[in-house]
Formats: sequence, C-alpha cells, structure tokens
Amino acid sequence: MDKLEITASSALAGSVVISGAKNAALPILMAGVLAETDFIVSNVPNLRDVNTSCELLRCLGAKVTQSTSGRVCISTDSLNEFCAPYDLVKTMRASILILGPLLARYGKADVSLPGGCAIGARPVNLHLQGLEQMGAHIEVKEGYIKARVDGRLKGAHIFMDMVSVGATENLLMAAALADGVTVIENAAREPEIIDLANCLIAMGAKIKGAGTDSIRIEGVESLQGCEYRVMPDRIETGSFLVAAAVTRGRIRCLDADPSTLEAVLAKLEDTGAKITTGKDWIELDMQGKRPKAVNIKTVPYPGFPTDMQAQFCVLNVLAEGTATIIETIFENRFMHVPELIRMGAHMELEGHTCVIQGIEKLNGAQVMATDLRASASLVIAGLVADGKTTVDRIYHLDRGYEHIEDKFKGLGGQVIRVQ
Ligand SMILES: CC(=O)N[C@H]1[C@@H](OP(=O)(O)OP(=O)(O)OC[C@H]2O[C@@H](n3ccc(=O)[nH]c3=O)[C@H](O)[C@@H]2O)O[C@H](CO)[C@@H](O)[C@@H]1O
Ligand SMILES: C=C(OP(=O)(O)O)C(=O)O
Repeated sequence: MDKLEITASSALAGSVVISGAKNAALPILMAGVLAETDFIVSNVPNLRDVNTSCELLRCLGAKVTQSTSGRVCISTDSLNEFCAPYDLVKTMRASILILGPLLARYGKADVSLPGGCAIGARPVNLHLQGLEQMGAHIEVKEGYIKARVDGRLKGAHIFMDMVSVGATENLLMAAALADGVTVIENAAREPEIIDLANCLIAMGAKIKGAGTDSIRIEGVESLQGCEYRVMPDRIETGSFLVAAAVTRGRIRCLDADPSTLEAVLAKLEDTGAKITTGKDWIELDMQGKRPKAVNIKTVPYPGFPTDMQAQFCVLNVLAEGTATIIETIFENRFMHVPELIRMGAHMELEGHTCVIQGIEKLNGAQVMATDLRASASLVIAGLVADGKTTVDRIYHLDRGYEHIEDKFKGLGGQVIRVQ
C-alpha cells in the first residue's frame, strides 16, 4: 500500500494550480444519468472517487470515457441496469447521489446503503423522506434502498429537518425531471449546489434559488446533454493555503475561486496572513511570521466548512496562543487528534470540542490517515515536523487530492510517495 514520506520543509513558495472540485464533480457526474444525449464534463479532477463514479455509471450500462485532460463524456443510450452495488458504494459515500437521477428518469433504483464511515454515522433519511414526498415507494431490504415510482415523480414542498448537502443534491436532481413544482426548504447553500444547479440548467432544467435556503424547481419532461466545466476545489485551495501559513510561506493558488472561501480566508487573515485575491487566484503571505491561534466552529455554508477543520487544527497546533475548535457537523471528525498528539501536539478533546495549545515544533512520526481531510492535515503537519513523517493508508488522500505530492513538491514541500 502506498505511503507518503514528508520531511521538514522550508517556507512554501510559488504557485499551485487548483483542480476541479471533487464535491461538485461527483454529483455532476451522477447527473449524467438524467441526460438523453451526450454529456461532457470538463475540469474533472483525476481522483479515486471520480474513477469510482465513472465505474458506477459503467456498471449501470452507460458509456463513459475519461481523458487525461480531465474530460469525461457520458452517454446513457445503453443504460439498462438500475443497481448500485455494495462493492462500489462502500468505497464512496457519494454513490448515494445516483438514487435521485435513476429514480427520476427510469422509475427504479436499487442502491446499497452507504453505511457508517470514519467521520460519523451519516444516515440518508433526508434523501429517502424527500423522495417519498415526491411519490416514490421506498423499502430498505438486505442492505439496499429499493426505490420505485409509477410514471414520473411528483413535485412536492419539502422541508428538510437538517441542512444536508447530499440530500439537497439528490432531491434537486430528482425534482428536475418530476411532474410539477418542487420547493426544497432549509436547503444547503454550498457553492457545489450552485454548480450542480447551473449544470442542470444547462441541460434544460428550470431551477431558481440555488445558493439560498429555498430552491424552486419546475420539473421538465426531459433533459439533454451539454458541456459543463466543474468549479475549482475550495477545500483543496484552503488546504494549500493552510500549508503555506504553517510553514510561514507565501503561495499563490491559481484557477481558484475566492468567492467560495470567504469564511476560510477571514480566519486566515485573523492568523496574521496577508491575503490578496484576484478573480481566479488567491495569494497568502505569512511574511515569515508564526500564525496566531484562531477559534473555529464548523457550520453549513456560508460558515466555516467542516472539510477544513482538520487542517485548521494543525494550524492551531503550531500557532501562537490557545484555540478552541468546535465540530458541529459530524460526530466523529477528530480522528486526526490522536495522531497529531503522537507528533507532539498539545490538544485536549472533549466531545465536539478540541482545545489546542500552540507549540513551536512537531516531531516527525509514523501516523495513520483515517479519512480524507485528516490525511491532509497529517501531511501539512509533516511539513513542519522535525525529521521524517510517514503517512500510512493514503488511499483516503487519493480520493480527494489530485497529484498531492507533485503539487507540494512544486511549492518546495518535501513530500514523496513510496510504494
Ligand atoms: C461528496 C460531498 O459533497 N461530501 C460533502 C458533503 O457530505 P454529505 O452530503 O454526506 O453531508 P451532509 O451535508 O449530508 O451531512 C451533514 C449532516 O447531516 C446529517 N444527515 C445527512 C443526511 C441525512 O439524510 N441525514 C442526516 O442526518 C449527517 O450525518 C451530517 O451530520 O457535505 C459535507 C458537509 O459539508 C462535507 O463534509 C462532505 O465533504
Ligand atoms: C467528507 C468528505 O467527502 P465524502 O463526503 O465523499 O466522504 C470530504 O470531501 O471531506
């Protein structure tokens, strides 16, 4: 199994090109099921989760071609299977996003329950309740969600109990082909929802309000393929900016979108970083200074993202002062804490809160990656730890960071992959 070896690096410097967003690309690829003609997606990152999504579409009978330049072409002419099997779903939770599109277009879908994962139980009740409100008959049997509808789904007024990105996306895709108007209240407002909605609109869907907490979808009878470019990855961007901050460096993220990172950039400024932005770039300059500690509370967008919590833990581990980190989205998203403590961090964890006392240096160690962003945080920690840090189980990282070692190398970070 591959590992990453990281040795203490000097201040990161230079530019890094940001990839397309994993969390936008995955729902957009699933939306391919809705299109009657060829659908072309560009700026798709080369990631394990993208390969899994393409594999899932192929498993349904769709024709999918992936090019090395980040273009994926999907044709559903030969789609004739309606089951997302456990073996694929267990490797990627976002597979649940195939449910809405399959049901809306073909009236049937059997999707394996994704199961719990490292960061929390992550139930899918909101996805199922919303589809039921739209007229679907749903049974959960032998580990599979079996959903059926006679004819088209019906538009419905759906109030979501909790803000869920995935449930909003599944219902948005289902409603695009439903008969009548659907309103999703208490919808998630993440930029990836706007990206998905823009893609569906380019396919012919009628959607208003994406990016607000009330989305109105007037269902249409059919959707056509289009060419769509995936938005930049705001979490990859934030991860590189944090890496630059902890190494007291200066980097520029290219092909990035500053408007999707306001909460993260504000926190970085609070650490003492100088942030400059252009239309599609962000520069962070620590001016050689040690970052100051910043308190974080994760909340749905536009608040501070849970997907940046682990990286900000590392920043605070090395910052001047004491910080409190509160995780409110996932009940088990502090798996990086014991690993960072093994590297010398001063952290105390109680329930959803972690108190961090900043120190000057970490010590390299062998650490284990337990989920995607925890893995990224350990790589960042390795950049500023004395000696060598080995990050094991990096298949998590490969789910979400494209060419991570090459990108760090380009900034002067000493990160190598060993097999
Ligand atoms: C592929 C993708 O885009 N993944 C992102 C997506 O995950 P995902 O879409 O799975 O996350 P959700 O927004 O659905 O989860 C938010 C909270 O709602 C709960 N919940 C969710 C659905 C449901 O039916 N019932 C329920 O209780 C979850 O357990 C969690 O506590 O949003 C998360 C929150 O920003 C991010 O961390 C993930 O990176
Ligand atoms: C939690 C994440 O992804 P997923 O929802 O695919 O597990 C993430 O991107 O940080």
